[in-house]
Amino acid sequence: MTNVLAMEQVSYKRNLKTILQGVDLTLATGKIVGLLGENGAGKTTLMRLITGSAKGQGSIAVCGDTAMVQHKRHVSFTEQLRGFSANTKVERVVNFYRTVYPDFDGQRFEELVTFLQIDTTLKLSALSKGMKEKVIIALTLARQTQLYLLDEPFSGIDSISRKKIISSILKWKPTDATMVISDHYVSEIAPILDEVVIVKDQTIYAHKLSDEIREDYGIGIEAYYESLYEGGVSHD
Ligand SMILES: Nc1ncnc2c1ncn2[C@@H]1O[C@H](COP(=O)(O)OP(=O)(O)OP(=O)(O)O)[C@@H](O)[C@H]1O
Repeated sequence: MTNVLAMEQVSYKRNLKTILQGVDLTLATGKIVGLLGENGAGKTTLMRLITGSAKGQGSIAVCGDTAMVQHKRHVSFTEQLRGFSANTKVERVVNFYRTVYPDFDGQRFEELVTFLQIDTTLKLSALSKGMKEKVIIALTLARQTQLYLLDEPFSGIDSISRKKIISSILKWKPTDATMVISDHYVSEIAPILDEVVIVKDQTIYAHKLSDEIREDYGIGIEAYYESLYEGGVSHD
């Protein structure tokens, strides 16, 4: 199978307000994709639609599977741990992941714990914002899936750790898997991106290969992204 994701004419409304409409998005296997857009553009909503947490109109196939109930099985998403009480220790959250997700790789998680310097004996309430994000990244990447959705994974993480994680993300991504990363630090993630998807005007406004942007426009991804808001570069 070459496509890990196929969305056709997907739309989503909330309280009669259109959040996304006419979304067509196909992602091939083995890619790192940057999901960019302003605050409130709909990036998180798009990810929630893919995992099946949000229910919209249209068709979404993940690994060829259109049954929404199966999507969480194929997709590893940076869940925000809201379902756990503040008193829960990280190690208990890990046990929960082990139980719920048969694809959770305990050894890989231990490697990530060492890499990210996580103390799993701490309670969630004792974690700083950045440490909590690191736990979420470790839990998400410890699963062995075809599609990873990282929703602003680096918010709250210091710049040194951020650079360290970004530069080694390929090491954690299974070769055939595709990883979608939404982030506002465009310049930092740009070097690892194969493709860029831009959410604007309630839809997928542009979907380009990184090389295409560099070759066709002669500018970097960040400059291209900013130009869409300044009207400097026309898109297809
Ligand atoms: N629980 C909710 N109730 C009502 N509207 C919501 C809710 N969650 C999101 N929205 C609306 O959906 C739209 C898209 O929000 P979403 O969180 O997907 O954007 P985003 O691109 O991820 O933004 P950010 O970069 O700020 O995280 C926004 O207009 C937002 O106000």
